[in-house]
Amino acid sequence: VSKIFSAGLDITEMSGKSNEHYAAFWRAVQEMWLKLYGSNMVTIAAINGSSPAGGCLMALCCDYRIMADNPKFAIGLNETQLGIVAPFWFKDTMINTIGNRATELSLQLGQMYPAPEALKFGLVDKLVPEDKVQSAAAAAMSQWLSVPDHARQLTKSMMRKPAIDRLVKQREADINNFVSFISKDSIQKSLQIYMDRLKQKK
Ligand SMILES: CCCCCCCCCCCCC/C=C/C(=O)SCCNC(=O)CCNC(=O)[C@H](O)C(C)(C)COP(=O)(O)OP(=O)(O)OC[C@H]1O[C@@H](n2cnc3c(N)ncnc32)[C@H](O)[C@@H]1OP(=O)(O)O
Repeated sequence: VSKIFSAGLDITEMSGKSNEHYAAFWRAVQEMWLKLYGSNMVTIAAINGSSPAGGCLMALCCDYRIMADNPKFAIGLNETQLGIVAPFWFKDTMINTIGNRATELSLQLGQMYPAPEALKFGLVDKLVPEDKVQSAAAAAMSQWLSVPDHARQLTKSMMRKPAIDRLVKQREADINNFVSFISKDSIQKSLQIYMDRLKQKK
C-alpha cells in the first residue's frame, strides 16, 4: 500500500471478540515473530511508508532496514498511545536494535519517529529517496548474501536466541497475559477511543 509499510496489528482483531479469539490471535502474532525474528534467512525491510507498532516490530525483526526518506512517514512502537502495552518480546526486539535507554523513552512515550529521526535513533539503518527503496533493499540483500551463509546464520542465532528462548519458555503465560489484559473493559474502551480518533482524522 502506498504511504504505509504496515498499519500494525489489526485493532479490530483485539476489540469486541471472545477470549478464545484473542488467544488464537495472539498465538498467531507470536508465531509471526518467532518465524521472522528467528529466521536463518537474510531479511531486509524495505520501509516504503509509515510503520506503527506491529509494523515497526516486523521491520525490527529484519536484519537491515531501509526507509523512504520522507518525514511524513513515521515508525515506532506507539502502543502506549493506544492505552496498551508492548509485550516483553516487542521490547526485547527494540532493545536489541537501539539499546535500553532509547527503548525506554520510545516505549513510555509511544513515540513515532519521522524517518530522519528514526535514522538518528538507529531504528532504521538507511534512508533513500522513495523511488529507490526497493533497489536499495536489493543491493543490501546482495551484500548480506555475499557473507558465508553458515557463519552469518550462526552469528544471527547467537545474537537473537536469548530473546527467542525467553518467549518460547513463556508462550502460554504470555497468551494468558494478553487475553486478560485485552479483555479488560478499560482497555477495550481505550482501543475504541483510539479507533474513533482515527476515523475523525479523515
Ligand atoms: C506487566 C505488563 C503486562 C503487559 C501485558 C501486555 C499484553 C499485551 C497488550 C497488547 C499488545 C498489543 C500490541 C499491539 C500492536 C499493534 O500493532 S496495535 C496497532 C497499532 N497501529 C496503529 O496505531 C495504526 C493506526 N493507523 C494509522 O496511524 C493510520 O491509519 C495509518 C496506518 C498511518 C494510515 O493512515 P491513512 O492512510 O490516513 O489511513 P486512515 O484513514 O487513517 O485508515 C484507513 C482505514 O484503516 C483503519 N485502520 C488503520 N490502522 C488500523 C489498524 N491497525 N487496525 C485496524 N484498522 C486500522 C482506519 O480506521 C480506517 O478505517 P475506515 O475508517 O473504516 O476506512
